[in-house]
Amino acid sequence: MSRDYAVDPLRVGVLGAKGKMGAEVCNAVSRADDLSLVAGIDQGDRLEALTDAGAEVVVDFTHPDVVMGNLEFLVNCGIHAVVGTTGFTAERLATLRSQLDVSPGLGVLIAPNFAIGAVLTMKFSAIAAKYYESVEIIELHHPRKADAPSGTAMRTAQVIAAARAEAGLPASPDATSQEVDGARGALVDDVRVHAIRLSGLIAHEEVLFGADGETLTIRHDSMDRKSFMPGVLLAVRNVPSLPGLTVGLDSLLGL
Ligand SMILES: NC(=O)c1ccc[n+]([C@@H]2O[C@H](COP(=O)([O-])OP(=O)(O)OC[C@H]3O[C@@H](n4cnc5c(N)ncnc54)[C@H](O)[C@@H]3O)[C@@H](O)[C@H]2O)c1
Ligand SMILES: O=C(O)C1=N[C@H](C(=O)O)CCC1
Repeated sequence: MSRDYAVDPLRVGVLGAKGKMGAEVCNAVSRADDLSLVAGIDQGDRLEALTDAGAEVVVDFTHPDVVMGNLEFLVNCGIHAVVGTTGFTAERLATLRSQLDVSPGLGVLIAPNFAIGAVLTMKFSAIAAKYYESVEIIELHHPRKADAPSGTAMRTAQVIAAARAEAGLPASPDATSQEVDGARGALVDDVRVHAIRLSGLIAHEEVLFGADGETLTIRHDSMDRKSFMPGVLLAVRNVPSLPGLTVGLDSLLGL
């Protein structure tokens, strides 16, 4: 018999509950009839508060330095996880996959960005990539952000680079021979990424493509952290039936 979440809501915990994203997630979960916020913990709190509260899914919006330890705890305790925290290198993903290999039925979903427009920006960029000889990414965020480039820009660069490689495109043309350090941004998989940190911003990304006589700009703006909540809730509701590691929201959005 399948569970009726209207009668017996899914028990959700939040890690990083006092942070900008964590607080927003606590509000969103509390407002959803089919979800129950059973624990919200932050730095210095015991992780065991999550198991004590019977959390079935935990959402992590903490810091790249601590997220792997949090996930190890959750996987060992058999708790599904939805992760928005950035910093997931290929090595980290491999570590997580091997931890999940020995935890059948357990799901972890990691998304560099839960906003629908950001997911679509990555998708559209992957489609456009093979048609343009030049591409650069500009990501723009609030000045309290810990990491640069953003997780979203890193992922965008990776999907663009993969599409360019598949199409046999060489590196974007660039005659720069004299440069003040950093003026041309960071190279992520052969794609230049420029990071802006500016008061007044939340989270924004611009992908610029260029070819002879034309450019294409794909831009997404999150003007409020509420923009991430539908994606987070979608992931929370689905992760118990997604065993193993899922990266990105694409499959849940039918992309
Ligand atoms: N995937 C997305 O859609 C998305 C959207 C926004 C932010 N992010 C990412 O989420 C992360 C958090 O962003 P933020 O703006 O909310 O940061 P924030 O600094 O406002 O919040 C982080 C919170 O985590 C807490 N924390 C730190 N270590 C902890 C630990 N060991 N256990 C429990 N809590 C701990 C901090 O005290 C803080 O309250 C960043 O990596 C950011 O890039 C992702
Ligand atoms: O505010 C942040 O920090 C954000 N982090 C994610 C990233 O690094 O891509 C998503 C956007 C907001």
